[in-house]
Amino acid sequence: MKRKTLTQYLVEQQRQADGLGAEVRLLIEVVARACKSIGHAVGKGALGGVLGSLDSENVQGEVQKKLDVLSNEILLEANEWGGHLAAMASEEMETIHAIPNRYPKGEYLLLFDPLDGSSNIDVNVSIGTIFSVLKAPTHVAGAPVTEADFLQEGSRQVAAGYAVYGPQTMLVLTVGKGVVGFTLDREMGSWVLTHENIRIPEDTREFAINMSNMRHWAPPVRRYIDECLAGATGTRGKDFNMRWIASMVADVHRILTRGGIFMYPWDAREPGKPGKLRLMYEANPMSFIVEQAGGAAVDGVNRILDIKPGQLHQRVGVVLGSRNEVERVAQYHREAGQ
Ligand SMILES: O=P(O)(O)OC[C@H]1O[C@](O)(COP(=O)(O)O)[C@@H](O)[C@@H]1O
Ligand SMILES: [Mg+2]
Ligand SMILES: [Mg+2]
Repeated sequence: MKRKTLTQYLVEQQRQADGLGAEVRLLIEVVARACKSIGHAVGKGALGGVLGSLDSENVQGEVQKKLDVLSNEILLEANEWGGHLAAMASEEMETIHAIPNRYPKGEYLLLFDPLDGSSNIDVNVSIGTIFSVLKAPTHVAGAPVTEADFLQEGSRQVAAGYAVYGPQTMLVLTVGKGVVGFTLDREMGSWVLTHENIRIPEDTREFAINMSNMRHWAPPVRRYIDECLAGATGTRGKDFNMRWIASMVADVHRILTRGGIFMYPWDAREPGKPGKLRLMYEANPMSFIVEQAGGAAVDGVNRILDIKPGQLHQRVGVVLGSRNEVERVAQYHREAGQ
């Protein structure tokens, strides 16, 4: 059976009655090409001199790895000249990156976490790239794009996706009509559609959370995990398994593949921050993908895609995955009045 490539899939989406715009199609192809380059650099590891840290910190005060910066540069360079974007924003840049005047400009905004799971780079564990596409709301030819133009609810994303650099390199994508997955054919250099209509089972027996933070959790999170740990002898009446890769991309990819719940909730280590993960280029794209696959995503109580961002690098609590489990966690928060 001859499988479709990413290009063929996107052209088909464009040809549908309420189809994908040509600009969005082309910019997704550019992002996918950039992910191929990042995947190539990841694969070279120590041979390519890409492991290890730099002396610099990003806007969040995190030490930058060489691959964080390289991946950011690859995405910026690939997307600057294509003519589909008005501006970009990234985990690794303090403010937005407007398309330079020497290039034609488009009507879309691209946000990315160029390299997700940075702590896993040097230990050769799966890492990834996450991206989100928004329409520039006030874009008028020639008018400068501002950071405020990016501050849109996740429900307004026109596309979102991630690449996971693991045993296989994969690209998982939604343009708002379900979720599909492509595997990189490394010999041919093309993204091949291997996972059509990805669906997350509604129930699960597997949870993902960093258990070392247990003493800092809020009571509803503690209650949920305690019940999972009690297993068949507790109120849940079934045993649960646990996984924590510490790359959101890889943890979410597992959930899209076989179900599960992923949690990075608020905790008392930094009580003033709503969570560790970033809303606009981690939680929003992942929530869009998860919802499109039949799952759910909340910050504890509220749907993540309904949150009106106040800042580009805003953080958020994240609970996503199998619908019935996410609903249970939200219920425990509601019962606790949180
Ligand atoms: O080390 P921790 O606290 O468990 O955090 C793991 C989380 O941090 C992250 O790595 C943050 O992403 P970055 O590597 O892009 O900063 C998530 O991918 C992951 O879920
Ligand atoms: Mg990340
Ligand atoms: Mg990152």
